[in-house]
Amino acid sequence: MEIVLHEASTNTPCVTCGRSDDVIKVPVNGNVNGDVKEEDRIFSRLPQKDPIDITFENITYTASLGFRKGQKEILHNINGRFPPGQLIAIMGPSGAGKSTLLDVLSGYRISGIGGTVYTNGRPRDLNAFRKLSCYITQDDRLQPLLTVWENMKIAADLKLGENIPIYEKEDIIREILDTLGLAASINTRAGRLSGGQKKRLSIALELIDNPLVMFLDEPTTGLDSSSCSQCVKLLQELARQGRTIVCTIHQPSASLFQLFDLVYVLSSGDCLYQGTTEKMIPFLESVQLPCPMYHNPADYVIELACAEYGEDKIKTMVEATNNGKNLQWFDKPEFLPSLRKLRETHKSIAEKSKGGHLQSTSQANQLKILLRRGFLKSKRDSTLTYMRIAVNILVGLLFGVIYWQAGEHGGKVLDNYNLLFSILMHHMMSTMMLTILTFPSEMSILTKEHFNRWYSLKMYYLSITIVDLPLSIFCCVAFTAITYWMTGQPLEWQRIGMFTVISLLVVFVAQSFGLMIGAIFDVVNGTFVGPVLSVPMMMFAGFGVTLRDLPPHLYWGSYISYLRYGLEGIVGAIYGLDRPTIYCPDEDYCHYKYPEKFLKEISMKGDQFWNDVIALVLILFFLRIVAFVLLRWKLMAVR
Ligand SMILES: Nc1ncnc2c1ncn2[C@@H]1O[C@H](COP(=O)(O)OP(=O)(O)OP(=O)(O)O)[C@@H](O)[C@H]1O
Repeated sequence: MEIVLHEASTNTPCVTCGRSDDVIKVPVNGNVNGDVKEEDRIFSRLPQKDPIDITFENITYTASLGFRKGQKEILHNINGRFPPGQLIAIMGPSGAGKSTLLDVLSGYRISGIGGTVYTNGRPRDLNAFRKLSCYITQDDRLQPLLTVWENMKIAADLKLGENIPIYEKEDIIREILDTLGLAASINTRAGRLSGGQKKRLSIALELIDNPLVMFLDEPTTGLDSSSCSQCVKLLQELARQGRTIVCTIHQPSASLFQLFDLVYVLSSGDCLYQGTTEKMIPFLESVQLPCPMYHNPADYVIELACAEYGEDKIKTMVEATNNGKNLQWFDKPEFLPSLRKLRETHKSIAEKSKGGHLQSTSQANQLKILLRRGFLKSKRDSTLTYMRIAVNILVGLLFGVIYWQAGEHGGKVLDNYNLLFSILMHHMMSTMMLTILTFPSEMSILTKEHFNRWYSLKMYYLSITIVDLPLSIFCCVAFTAITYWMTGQPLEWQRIGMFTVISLLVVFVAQSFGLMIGAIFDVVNGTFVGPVLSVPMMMFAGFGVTLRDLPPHLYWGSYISYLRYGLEGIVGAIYGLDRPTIYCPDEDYCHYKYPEKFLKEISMKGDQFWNDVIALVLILFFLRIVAFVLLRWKLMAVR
């Protein structure tokens, strides 16, 4: 795809390429001071025009290798300067520490860090900085079932707040999509976009609130050379508007390399070079390591960083750059303002990003938007929705056929008891496993969106709880209606109500249990841990071993098993409430004709319904709170 320059309708020079749906129109009329012309609409919406200069001194990052395994220092006292209006590439071989440095500078990593990061000459105020910056991860964490427009609309509603009218938000979205060449893909689901389009959508989503600093982890990975240069050209032009744009990059081609303004080369956590792309060759010559003729300087510096020409060369370069302190290879280094000068000339970023909350919109509005997105996703994920309904109906019918009219037959009381336990198993496994299998896939999107301040974790958690309610209730009620009627349980409203309430509570508790496991484990570990932890719950439910026969020192287990309360509750609903003698057709001896006798034998009482409800509700709240705390911990632990 050829990249050409042409005039946009606003007489703004634009960089575009051939294919109509892949056109990137980039206004290039801003300047490095962040002064933006009014006709340049997206960028004229910048809430603050004061650009951000990032300086870092003596940065170390030490990762813990695990219990009693010691620690590993990954970044070693590195220094650097990322001025505004520049497109900066952090380069280096694999494992050099590029992503780690990006994580440290963006504030994504907060533990194990030494040294100081300055923004406009002042030590970085992390919360204020997060409000002015964004982080675009290497993998495109988009909502695959939502279209480009829907993804953008949700992001705009969350990031621009309630005060901006809808038409204005839509204008902003259209303008960004147009600028990024995504206008023709507005109705395409994000999951069906090409790699380059996904990358552009990731950038578009974060551009909505016009961040002054953008961190991108390997934005060109997985793109063909044409998409790579389109993407980098776009970033270059965004930088020209006064933003500070920092990205990690593996090994750029010579043409891609020259699109960057500044390069920061890392090798095993040390800085080998910092300066403009043009001055890298003179720098290499100054340290007696001239770049061979016709060699891509980017390739050569990576070869040097990989110690292909000897370890001593790395040492020489680290010394020459003073581990990033040396700024002589910048363009006009004598004009680079000192930290003190920056402090004097710029407002503190904490002052600029006013307001106490990290998010731009109220919690109630966040919830409303997240619910809208959640219901839309459920509607789009029709396979899963129909499968859940179908499974509940089919299993209900299967139970109905196997235990046909067992509930009203005095000779089949034990069979009916087996049925009641099987119903609980169905509720537990179908909801718990579904949550364990689906929730971890949301984690990566949650991590990105939460870090980029789209919403608070509380509102996200509340929304996923509410979104699943209607379908869970429908499936449970449909299943209950089928099995209850087909298996001949007593058709009394009170018993039906009790049975349904206990079934629903078991479904909700199992879902919370799944959420708790899904919050800390990945799919593989979760699918192992979930069922394994459920086995003791079954043992303590009083089904295989009656509660009376449980060893006294293990009796506590029955108090924490939600299945015990579930079983007691539904057994009480069917055989409690002084149920009269059960009809025994064509049998001489009918052992469980008297429901009370049966209840006594399984050492359960038929009048514990409310106690069981209270116990299940308490367990439900407990598990929901634990799942939330674990989720919060997980989000912080990765940082
Ligand atoms: N939490 C951690 N625990 C242990 N080692 C870590 C941790 N995080 C990073 N490392 C190590 O630090 C080094 C730098 O990792 P980083 O991901 O920053 O490299 P990179 O330059 O981005 O590599 P790549 O280009 O392959 O992504 C690697 O050797 C990695 O194994």
